Amino acid sequence: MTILSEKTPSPAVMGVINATPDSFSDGGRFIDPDNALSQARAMVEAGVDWVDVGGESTRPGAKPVPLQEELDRVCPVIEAIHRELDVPISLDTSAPEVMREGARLGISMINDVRSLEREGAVAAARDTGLAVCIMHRQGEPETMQDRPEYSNVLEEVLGYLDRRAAELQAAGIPGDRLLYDPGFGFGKTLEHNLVLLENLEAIVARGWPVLAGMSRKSMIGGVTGRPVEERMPGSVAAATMAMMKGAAIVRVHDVKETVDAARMVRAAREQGSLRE
Ligand SMILES: Cn1c(SCC(=O)Nc2ccccc2)nc2c(=O)[nH]c(N)nc21
Repeated sequence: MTILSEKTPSPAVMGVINATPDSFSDGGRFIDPDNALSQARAMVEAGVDWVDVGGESTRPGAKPVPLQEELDRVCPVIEAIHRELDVPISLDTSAPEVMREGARLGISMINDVRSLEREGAVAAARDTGLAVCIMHRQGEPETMQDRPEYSNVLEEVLGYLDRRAAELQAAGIPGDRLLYDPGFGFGKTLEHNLVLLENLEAIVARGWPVLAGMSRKSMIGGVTGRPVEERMPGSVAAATMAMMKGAAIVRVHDVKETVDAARMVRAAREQGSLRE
């Protein structure tokens, strides 16, 4: 996995860039790329290792975004960040055309919460030569949180990721381009999410770099009782747990705080390894 080893430390911090219009802005068609660029600049100044740009909200109940609208949202943002900042960009999309355009514009990773299941996505990902994060989810954003059920959530998540990784390698995507992601909050109850967090080492043990995204999600709220705007401490704690358990990347909103946590984890790990 060259992109992970060459350009970014492990564990690395990935900052979420909102290229989906907030409901208060211009009625939802376009994003102000300057706003996204200034978000990204602040994150780079705070020490972020990746930025994750997405044009389609994948929250529970979210409706699909037309292709042209997704392109109109993410392309100007990717262009601006790639031109102005020296930070690897991951593109949060399930659309093959958006993957191809993103690769042309300089992204370094495809972050597809649907694990390349859309028609043409495997070919697009393969042709771009980029790293690909595959993620477990149960159901679709519209309904996935209605009644998530598993006989054994850890085994089922691992089974899905292992099968998908094998399928993608058989389709010509080299294994060293893949990342595993358990998909916190994507068709899971609070209990399911906590089992996956507590047992993250078992996912890390599969050998692929693991990406964990728990920042501000309902699992943090479920444990702490905090509303979404007060979930930074819980999110940093969850990211720190994931990093200590071997996650290679944590996807977060609170970059400055999580960068400090990552630095603590890296420092102790380096010092500890000196003693051996
Ligand atoms: C794009 N994307 C998302 S969006 C959901 C989200 O952040 N909700 C949310 C954000 C803020 C507050 C409450 C919920 N989550 C993941 C993830 O866990 N892994 C990977 N790889 N990509 C991801």
